[in-house]
Amino acid sequence: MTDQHWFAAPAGGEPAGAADGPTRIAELRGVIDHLDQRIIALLAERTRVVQELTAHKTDEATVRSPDRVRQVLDRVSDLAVGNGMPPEVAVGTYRALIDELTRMQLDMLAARRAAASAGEER
Ligand SMILES: C=C(O[C@@H]1C=C(C(=O)O)C=C[C@H]1O)C(=O)O
Repeated sequence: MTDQHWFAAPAGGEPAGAADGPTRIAELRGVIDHLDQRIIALLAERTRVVQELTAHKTDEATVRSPDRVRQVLDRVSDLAVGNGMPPEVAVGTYRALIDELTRMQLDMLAARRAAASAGEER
Protein backbone atom coordinates (compact mmCIF):
# COMPACT_ATOMS: atom_id res chain seq x y z
CA MET A 1 0.00 0.00 0.00
CA THR A 2 1.03 3.63 -0.34
CA ASP A 3 1.95 5.86 2.57
CA GLN A 4 -1.70 6.88 2.86
CA HIS A 5 -2.65 6.95 6.57
CA TRP A 6 -6.19 5.76 7.33
CA PHE A 7 -6.07 6.33 11.03
CA ALA A 8 -5.92 10.11 11.34
CA ALA A 9 -8.21 11.50 14.06
CA PRO A 10 -11.58 12.42 12.55
CA ALA A 11 -12.10 16.17 12.17
CA GLY A 12 -14.49 17.60 14.78
CA GLY A 13 -13.85 14.81 17.29
CA GLU A 14 -13.35 15.30 21.00
CA PRO A 15 -10.30 17.44 21.74
CA ALA A 16 -7.52 15.32 23.21
CA GLY A 17 -7.82 15.15 26.99
CA ALA A 18 -11.54 16.11 27.12
CA ALA A 19 -12.43 12.73 28.65
CA ASP A 20 -10.08 10.33 30.39
CA GLY A 21 -9.10 7.14 28.54
CA PRO A 22 -11.58 4.69 30.14
CA THR A 23 -14.47 7.19 29.88
CA ARG A 24 -13.73 7.85 26.22
CA ILE A 25 -13.42 4.12 25.51
CA ALA A 26 -16.88 3.57 27.06
CA GLU A 27 -18.32 6.46 25.02
CA LEU A 28 -16.83 5.19 21.79
CA ARG A 29 -18.06 1.64 22.50
CA GLY A 30 -21.55 3.13 22.76
CA VAL A 31 -21.06 4.73 19.33
CA ILE A 32 -19.91 1.37 17.94
CA ASP A 33 -22.97 -0.44 19.41
CA HIS A 34 -25.25 2.07 17.72
CA LEU A 35 -23.43 1.72 14.40
CA ASP A 36 -23.65 -2.10 14.65
CA GLN A 37 -27.41 -1.81 15.04
CA ARG A 38 -27.62 0.16 11.77
CA ILE A 39 -25.13 -2.10 9.97
CA ILE A 40 -27.09 -5.26 10.90
CA ALA A 41 -30.37 -3.67 9.76
CA LEU A 42 -28.76 -2.93 6.37
CA LEU A 43 -27.17 -6.39 6.14
CA ALA A 44 -30.56 -7.96 6.93
CA GLU A 45 -32.09 -5.93 4.09
CA ARG A 46 -29.26 -6.97 1.74
CA THR A 47 -29.73 -10.62 2.77
CA ARG A 48 -33.46 -10.45 2.00
CA VAL A 49 -32.69 -9.13 -1.51
CA VAL A 50 -30.18 -11.97 -2.06
CA GLN A 51 -32.83 -14.47 -0.90
CA GLU A 52 -35.37 -13.05 -3.35
CA LEU A 53 -32.80 -13.14 -6.16
CA THR A 54 -31.93 -16.76 -5.29
CA ALA A 55 -35.49 -17.81 -6.00
CA HIS A 56 -34.67 -17.11 -9.68
CA LYS A 57 -31.46 -19.18 -9.73
CA THR A 58 -31.66 -22.78 -10.85
CA ASP A 59 -28.04 -23.98 -10.81
CA GLU A 60 -24.87 -23.82 -8.72
CA ALA A 61 -22.87 -21.84 -11.31
CA THR A 62 -25.42 -19.01 -11.18
CA VAL A 63 -25.42 -19.13 -7.38
CA ARG A 64 -21.63 -18.74 -7.32
CA SER A 65 -21.41 -16.14 -10.16
CA PRO A 66 -17.65 -15.44 -9.67
CA ASP A 67 -17.65 -12.53 -12.15
CA ARG A 68 -20.35 -10.81 -10.13
CA VAL A 69 -18.44 -11.48 -6.89
CA ARG A 70 -15.34 -9.81 -8.37
CA GLN A 71 -17.46 -6.86 -9.50
CA VAL A 72 -18.98 -6.44 -6.02
CA LEU A 73 -15.55 -6.67 -4.31
CA ASP A 74 -13.98 -4.14 -6.72
CA ARG A 75 -16.86 -1.75 -6.18
CA VAL A 76 -16.72 -2.13 -2.39
CA SER A 77 -12.96 -1.50 -2.48
CA ASP A 78 -13.50 1.76 -4.42
CA LEU A 79 -16.32 2.79 -2.07
CA ALA A 80 -14.08 2.13 0.95
CA VAL A 81 -11.33 4.34 -0.47
CA GLY A 82 -13.91 7.05 -1.25
CA ASN A 83 -15.10 6.90 2.36
CA GLY A 84 -11.60 7.07 3.88
CA MET A 85 -11.57 3.46 5.05
CA PRO A 86 -8.84 0.83 4.52
CA PRO A 87 -10.04 -1.10 1.44
CA GLU A 88 -8.62 -4.36 2.87
CA VAL A 89 -11.07 -4.16 5.77
CA ALA A 90 -14.04 -3.65 3.44
CA VAL A 91 -12.97 -6.34 0.97
CA GLY A 92 -12.19 -8.89 3.74
CA THR A 93 -15.57 -8.21 5.36
CA TYR A 94 -17.40 -8.62 2.05
CA ARG A 95 -15.50 -11.79 1.17
CA ALA A 96 -16.73 -13.34 4.44
CA LEU A 97 -20.25 -12.01 3.86
CA ILE A 98 -20.43 -13.32 0.29
CA ASP A 99 -19.01 -16.71 1.37
CA GLU A 100 -21.84 -17.05 3.89
CA LEU A 101 -24.49 -15.79 1.48
CA THR A 102 -23.25 -18.21 -1.17
CA ARG A 103 -23.58 -21.04 1.37
CA MET A 104 -27.09 -19.82 2.20
CA GLN A 105 -27.99 -19.73 -1.51
CA LEU A 106 -26.66 -23.27 -2.09
CA ASP A 107 -28.78 -24.47 0.87
CA MET A 108 -31.85 -22.72 -0.58
CA LEU A 109 -31.23 -24.28 -3.99
CA ALA A 110 -30.77 -27.75 -2.47
CA ALA A 111 -33.95 -27.38 -0.40
CA ARG A 112 -35.91 -26.32 -3.48
CA ARG A 113 -34.58 -29.27 -5.47
CA ALA A 114 -35.39 -31.68 -2.63
CA ALA A 115 -38.93 -30.30 -2.41
CA ALA A 116 -39.35 -30.56 -6.18
CA SER A 117 -38.15 -34.16 -6.33
CA ALA A 118 -40.31 -35.11 -3.32
CA GLY A 119 -43.25 -33.61 -5.23
CA GLU A 120 -42.40 -35.69 -8.31
CA GLU A 121 -42.42 -38.89 -6.26
CA ARG A 122 -46.01 -38.33 -5.19
C1 LIG B 1 -26.39 -12.16 -4.87
C2 LIG B 1 -25.81 -12.90 -5.80
O1 LIG B 1 -25.24 -14.14 -5.54
C3 LIG B 1 -24.12 -14.38 -4.74
C4 LIG B 1 -23.92 -13.40 -3.65
C5 LIG B 1 -23.36 -12.21 -3.94
C6 LIG B 1 -23.45 -11.06 -3.01
O2 LIG B 1 -23.79 -11.24 -1.86
O3 LIG B 1 -23.21 -9.93 -3.45
C7 LIG B 1 -22.69 -12.12 -5.13
C8 LIG B 1 -22.51 -13.19 -5.98
C9 LIG B 1 -22.97 -14.53 -5.63
O4 LIG B 1 -22.01 -15.35 -5.02
C10 LIG B 1 -25.78 -12.48 -7.19
O5 LIG B 1 -25.70 -13.36 -8.06
O6 LIG B 1 -25.88 -11.28 -7.44
